[in-house]
Amino acid sequence: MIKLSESEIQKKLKEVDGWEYNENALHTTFEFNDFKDAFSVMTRIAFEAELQQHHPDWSNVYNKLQISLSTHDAGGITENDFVLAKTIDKIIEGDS
Ligand SMILES: C[C@H](O)[C@H](O)[C@H]1CNC2=NC(N)=NC(=O)C2=N1
Repeated sequence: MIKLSESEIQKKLKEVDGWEYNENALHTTFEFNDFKDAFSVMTRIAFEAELQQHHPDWSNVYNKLQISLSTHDAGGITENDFVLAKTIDKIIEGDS
């Protein structure tokens, strides 16, 4: 996978609501009602990440979930990160 250029990233950012780009990664945070809801969404994201063979860097504290996406092998952001970001948004939308 080829690392996207700065201008390609800025263009594609418009396709994903609520995601920010800094320090060579895409970032977002979600807040749920409780830990069970957060972990349930994380489980669903985990299965999709396995299918895509592309995995999030994330941390969870109780009902909060912080996610960063980057392609470690490429040392930056690739198309794969935007595909996973859109998948995550779909999972969250379907849940609310
Ligand atoms: C062999 C395997 O496909 C690679 O190690 C994948 C796994 N998941 C990955 N996930 C992410 N975020 N970046 C990678 O470079 C990456 N590489």
